[in-house]
Amino acid sequence: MLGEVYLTARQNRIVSLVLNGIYDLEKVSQHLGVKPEDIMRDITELSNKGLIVIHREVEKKLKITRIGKLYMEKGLPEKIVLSYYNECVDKRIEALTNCLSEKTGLDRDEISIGIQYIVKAKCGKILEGSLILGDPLICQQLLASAKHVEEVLRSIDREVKVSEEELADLRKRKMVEIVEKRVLRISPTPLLQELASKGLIKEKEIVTVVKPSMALELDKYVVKEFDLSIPVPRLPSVRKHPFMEFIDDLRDIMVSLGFEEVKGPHVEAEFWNFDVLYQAQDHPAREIHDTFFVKSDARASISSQLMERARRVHEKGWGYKWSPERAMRLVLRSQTTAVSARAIFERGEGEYRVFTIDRVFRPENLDAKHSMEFYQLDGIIVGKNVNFKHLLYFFKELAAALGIKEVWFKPGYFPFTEPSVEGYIRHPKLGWVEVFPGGVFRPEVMEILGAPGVKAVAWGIGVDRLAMQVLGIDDIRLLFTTDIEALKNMKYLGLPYKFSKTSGRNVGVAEYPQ
Ligand SMILES: N[C@@H](Cc1ccccc1)C(=O)O
Repeated sequence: MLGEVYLTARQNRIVSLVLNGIYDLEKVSQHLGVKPEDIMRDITELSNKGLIVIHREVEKKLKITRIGKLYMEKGLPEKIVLSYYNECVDKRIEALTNCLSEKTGLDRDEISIGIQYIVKAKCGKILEGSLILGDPLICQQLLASAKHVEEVLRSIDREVKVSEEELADLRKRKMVEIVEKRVLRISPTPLLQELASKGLIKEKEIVTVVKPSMALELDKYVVKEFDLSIPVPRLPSVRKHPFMEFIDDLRDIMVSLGFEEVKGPHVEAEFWNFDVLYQAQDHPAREIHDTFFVKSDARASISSQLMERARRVHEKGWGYKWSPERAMRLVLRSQTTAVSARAIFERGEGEYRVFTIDRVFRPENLDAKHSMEFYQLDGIIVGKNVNFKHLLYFFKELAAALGIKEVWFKPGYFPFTEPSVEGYIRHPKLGWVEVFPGGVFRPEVMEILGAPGVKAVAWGIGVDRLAMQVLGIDDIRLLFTTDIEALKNMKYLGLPYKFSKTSGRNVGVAEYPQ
C-alpha cells in the first residue's frame, strides 16, 4: 500500500515541474527563481526518497569567441574591406590598412585578415604593393558568403542548431569554440508518477526541531527523520595553491629576519618605477626591460619638491633636459624596486629593513621561462653603515633558509646600484638561473629619495624562478595554472626545517659565507 509522502513547499514545486517535463536542473532552478546550487539539497532528498533520478551529463556547447562577437557586431573583415574600399584613395596596403582601420574602428590585424581573404578568394590581388579588386562577380560571392557566416554566427548566438560544415569554417577562423558543460538532469520515477496520480503527495512544513509554539497544531508539521545511513559526499581536501604556500613561507622567512612588509600600487608613475631610481629618461637603461604603458590621460601627482630634486639630480648627473610630464605618466610597474624606493622616501634616514613580495608586469612572450606577469621579492636594508657584504650575506641566508645549497655570484649591472651583483642558483634541468640581483643604491638615488649620505643595499629577487627550483618544475606557466590535475602533481613540501625527515626530501644546509 502506498502511503502519503510529505514534501516541503519547494520540493513540491520541483516535483511538479519535473512531472511537467522540465528536466534540466538549470531550468528548474530558474522557475523557482534561485541558483541551481541552492536546490541541490532538495534534489538529493527527492532522489533519496526514490521520487526522482539524477542524471549527470556532459553537454557540448558552442561559444562565440571574442573575435566572433566582434565580427557579429562589425561584420566580417573581408566584407568591411570591400564595403569601404572605394572610400580610401590610396590603395597601397599600408595606407589602405590605416585608412580602413580609421574608418571602421577595426584594428589593423583584422583589416589584414580581411585583405588576405579577398586575395585568397581571388576577388582581388596585390599588384605592386596595392590591393586591386578584380572580378565583381567573385567579390559578390565573397560578400554573400561573408553575410552567410554572419547569419550562422547569429543563429549560434540564438542557440539555433547549425550544420557541421558551417561550423567547421567558423571554428577554423576562431569565431566559435566548443565548450564542455556539466549538466544535471532530473527525471520522475514511476513511484513519483504513481503517488502524484493518486494525490498522495502532500505539502507540509518539514521541521527538524519541535518548538513549544507548535504544540497545538502539530499536524501542520512533519518532523524530519534523519537517515544516518546516507554516505556524506567526499569533498576533495582544499589546500592553498603551492606557489602561494611558497610565497607565504618566503614572507615568513623575511619577517623572521627582521624585515617589515610594505606594499605599493600595481599602476605606478614612471617617476617611481624609473626616475627616482636614476634611470635617465633618454637612456636605453630605461628600457632595461620593456614596460606596459597605461593608455590613459591620467597622471600621477607627485610633490613638487621631490620632482625638483629628481630634476636637479638627473640634469646634473646625466646632462639632459628632464621632463616632469614624462615622469608623471602611468605604467604597470615593471619592478617592485619602485616599492622599495617609496619606502625609503617615506622613512628617510635611520635604520630599517623592509620588503615587498608582489607582481610586476613586462611585455614578454609567454614561454617556459617568461611570463608577462611574475613575482618579485624586493627588499632593502638601510642604515649609515650598511654595505655590500650585508647584501651577499642576506642572499646566502635566504638561500639557506630555503634549503638551497649552492649560490654563485658574479658582478652585475643595474642602472641604480653600484656595485651590483647577480646571484645564481642551480636548477636540476635549467642549469644555473639568475635569481638574486642586487646592489648598493647609488648616492644619486638616495639623494632624490631625501636620504642623502645614507646607505642602502637593495635587491629584486625573481620569486617565480626560485619557486620553480623549490617546487621542482621547469615551466613558469605551471605556477599560474588552474588545472587541478597539474596542481595535484605539484608538491610543495614546505621549508626544510618545517618537514620531517621521513617526508623524503633530502636537503643539506647551505654553507655560510666566511
Ligand atoms: N629591479 C631589478 C632588480 C634589482 C633590484 C634592486 C637592486 C638591484 C637590482 C630588476 O627587476 O631587474
